Order: sequence, then structure tokens, then C-alpha cells
Amino acid sequence: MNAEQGGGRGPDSGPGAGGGRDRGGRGQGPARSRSGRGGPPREERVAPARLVAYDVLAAVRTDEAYANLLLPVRIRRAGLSKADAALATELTYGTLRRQGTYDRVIELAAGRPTSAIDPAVLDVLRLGAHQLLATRVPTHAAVNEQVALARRVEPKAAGFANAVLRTISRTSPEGWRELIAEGTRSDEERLARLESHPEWIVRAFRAALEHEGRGDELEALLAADNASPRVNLAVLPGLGADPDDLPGFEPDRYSPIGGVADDAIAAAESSEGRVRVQDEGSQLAALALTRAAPVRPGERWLDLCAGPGGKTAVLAAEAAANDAMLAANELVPARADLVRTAIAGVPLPVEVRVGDGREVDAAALGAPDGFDRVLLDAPCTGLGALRRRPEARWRKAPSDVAELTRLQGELFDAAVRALAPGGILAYVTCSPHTAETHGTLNAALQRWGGGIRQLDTQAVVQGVARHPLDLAGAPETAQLWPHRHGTDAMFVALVQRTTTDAPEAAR
Ligand SMILES: C[S@@+](CC[C@H](N)C(=O)[O-])C[C@H]1O[C@@H](n2cnc3c(N)ncnc32)[C@H](O)[C@@H]1O
Repeated sequence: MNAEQGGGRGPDSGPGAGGGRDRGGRGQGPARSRSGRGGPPREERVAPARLVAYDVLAAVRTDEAYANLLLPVRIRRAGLSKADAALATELTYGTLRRQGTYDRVIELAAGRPTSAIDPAVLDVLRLGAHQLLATRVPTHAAVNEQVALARRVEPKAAGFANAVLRTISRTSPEGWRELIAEGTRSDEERLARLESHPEWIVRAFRAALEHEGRGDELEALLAADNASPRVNLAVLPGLGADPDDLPGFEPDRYSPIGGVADDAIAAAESSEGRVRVQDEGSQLAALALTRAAPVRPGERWLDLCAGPGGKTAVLAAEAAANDAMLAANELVPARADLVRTAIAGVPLPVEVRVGDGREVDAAALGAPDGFDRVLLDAPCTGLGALRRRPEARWRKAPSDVAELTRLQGELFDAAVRALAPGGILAYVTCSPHTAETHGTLNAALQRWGGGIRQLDTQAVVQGVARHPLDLAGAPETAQLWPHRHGTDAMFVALVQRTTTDAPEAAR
């Protein structure tokens, strides 16, 4: 459970006991409660951290906003203190991640389905449920302020919100878990509700873990998705940045270029592009390609789907250190701009092409005989990074998978066609869904026949890592996991092109 991080607040003062006090120490807009003394209406205040969290939840619901992008903007605009910003972040992310569980709790407490509750009021109740069931916010503070918030968004709903939140507060989190589990008809439904994931994602994760003989890790994986990931740094190699200069730096367990530091975001921002915020798994995936075999001077490398450029920056630093050449390609112009920004700190000229990777022409990108290494960090469902994008799990649909696997297959063929004979491709996804990982890979292996061969990816990844990784499954692919490695669930498969000709099926 997470502690309320607002710190230093006085005792609660709800509507009936002096509710006009500003609980977060800052003012906000007028509310509608009455003083009860016949004077002008007294303002019923809601802590600014709660207002910001509600505001972001509402934008996620109505405008398809991304919480991780919008929240910092709203925090800045509201002028929140560091402590209140931490509270707003906890409330927003925690509520979005655990929304599936809270919705079931709310249904049980309200005696009606969430579809029968006004969506704005439902957001208020979800925020309240999170405070009551997963934080140390005092019950009276959570109930009173959320009721005040309900009154702001829908005055007629304040009584309903009060009743629902008080009902929720009367049962412990463990008690609610038992009640939720009682009504479920299958293990997947039980896990989906208790661990707040859509059922189809629970099934996909189970299949992926079972594929590597680790089905018993499912609950640990789901729980890891509900925890906040740490902010991890990549210290780009060969650029003169010294990790020891970063206050509080502690090296990653696995990535040889990664670590955490005291104020990681500030450290990255002041590093002139030499230190970047990047998941440890992403670092390992990029290094698996650059270190799969010794680099010959003059090698030509391509990042086929590069935006926003996190892995391009690692490739660029490695290319600069090894006298290799690097080109990048990205479909979306704005994301290609992000690639240019990402590599600005690396003294290497990199051509960034904007275009469809399926139509990439190696010769036009400076590799007339083909590239020696290609990274295909493919567009995917992103199911491996649910920790970072708290609302993402509710936006994905099983139908996304079929569409993406078709695109992945076409990009895979284009990536192999862009390789020189003997060249190496790293096929990477930040999804463990077997259709996007083994499915896409196996279909490509069939199309290419003897034209490509698999490499021992696990040996390469182990060779890159500082400490041995607990990798399961066959050695030709490496699957990283949040619960086992503390990384996003990155999948890496290394293959090598053996012939010049592309078979008919892959042209
Ligand atoms: C998983 S992301 C790559 C992340 C990147 N490697 C990084 O580490 O920052 C996939 C990228 O592929 C791009 N993309 C999607 N379809 C594409 C296509 N047909 N050709 C090239 N890029 C494409 C997306 O816009 C997205 O930026």
C-alpha cells in the first residue's frame, strides 16, 4: 500500500466539520456547500492534488489523453508542491491501473453496474476507492473530499457518492478481495478482477508464460504491472558521461550502461543528451544487436522503426564508438523529429528518413550492398509496458493484435531484405503476446526458409548483461519480464541473413 505523500496535513475537516479548509495548503475554485449559518455559501474545498488527479482521469476518459503526458502539464499549471505532485501522481496512476478492481468494488457497493453510473461520478468514486483501499489517506479525508468533488461534478450525485464511499470504507481491502473473488466464474476472470487487467490480457500473459514453462508466474506478473516502475537511466557509452558524477547513481543489475540516480529526470535533462531516461530492458535489446558479434569498422546499421529514438540513441553511441554508420527510419514525421532530438548528444551524422519501413531502400540510405545490422523494434500492442502507461490496458483490444502482426510480418520481410548477406536482424517487441513474438517470428522463418537462420539470442543477451539473467524457453529468443527482471516485457530475437535472394513469399 502506498502512503499519502502530501505530508504535514492537519486533521480532516469534512463538510460537517469545517470543510472549507484547504487540505493541500493551496486554494482552488469555488465549491457549492453551505456554511449552515445563513451567511454566503462557504467554499467547500478539495485538495489541489485530488483536483489535478480527477482532471487527468476525466481527460483520459473524454479526450483519450495519455496520463503520463498530461499529468506533468496539469501539475505545473496547478503549481503543486513536490509533495502534492507526488500525491497527484499516486492518485492518478494508482486509480487508472487498478480501475478494473475498483469498478467491481463500486458495483458491489452501489448495487448497480458501473454502466448505470454517470461517468464523471464514476471517476470520482474510483479515485475515492483508490484512497480507501490502497493508500494511507485517512478514511474521513478520502470520503469527505471525494463527496465534495462529486458535488462539483454532479451536485445531485453527492448523496450517492457519500453512500457508496462509506460502504467501501466499511470493508477492508482483503474483505473486498474475497467478495470480488466469490462472484467469479473462472480463474482468468478472478485474476482479471483482482489484479485489474482485461481478461484477454490475462489469457495472453498466461499463454506467454506457459510458452516458456513459467505459467506459475502469472500472478506475480500481473502484480508487477500494478507497481510504479522506477525511473531508469542509460548512460550512453563512449560520450564521456561519468555515472559517478550523477548523485546517488547505482548501476542496474543487468544493463551495463544503465542505472538509477537521485533525481534521474533532472540528471538526464542536464546531460546534453549523454544520459537518457530508458528502461533497462530497452537498453539490453539495443545492445543485443550492437554486441551480437564483433563490429567491423565501416559497418552499416539501420534502425527501421526508430521513433521516438530511445534505442536509436544507444545504437548511435555504439556506432560512434565502433566506426560504424547508422541510418534511421520512422513513419511519423513528429516521431522522426524526436529521433533527431534523441541522438543530438552523439557526435555521429545519422540520416533520419521519414517513410514507411516496408518500402525502405538500403542503397538510398547509404548501404548499396545492404546493412550489416538492422533493428526492427516493431510497432506492437505495448502489453509489456503496461506499468508505464496506466490507462493503456483499457484501450487495447484483441483486434489490435491481428492488425499489428500483419504489419510486423511485412516490416520483418523489409528488414531482412535490407540486410547484406551475413547481416544480423534484431526483431524486438515491447509485448510478450505470443502472436507478436513467436507468431511473427515463426511465420517469417517459414517464409524465408533457409534464407535466414536464428542465432543464440539468450547467449548474446547474457553476454551483454552484468549479471546472469533468469531467461526461460528456447535459446533463440529472449523474453524479459517486469516481475522477474524489473524491466519492461521486451522480446528479442536475433536472426542472420544467409543468402542474397529473397524467396517469393517475402518479396
Ligand atoms: C515500438 S516503437 C519504436 C520505439 C523505438 N525503437 C525506441 O526505442 O524509442 C515503433 C515505431 O514504429 C513506427 N512505425 C509504425 N509503423 C511503421 C512503418 N510502417 N514504418 C516505419 N515505422 C513505423 C511507430 O510510429 C513507432 O514510432
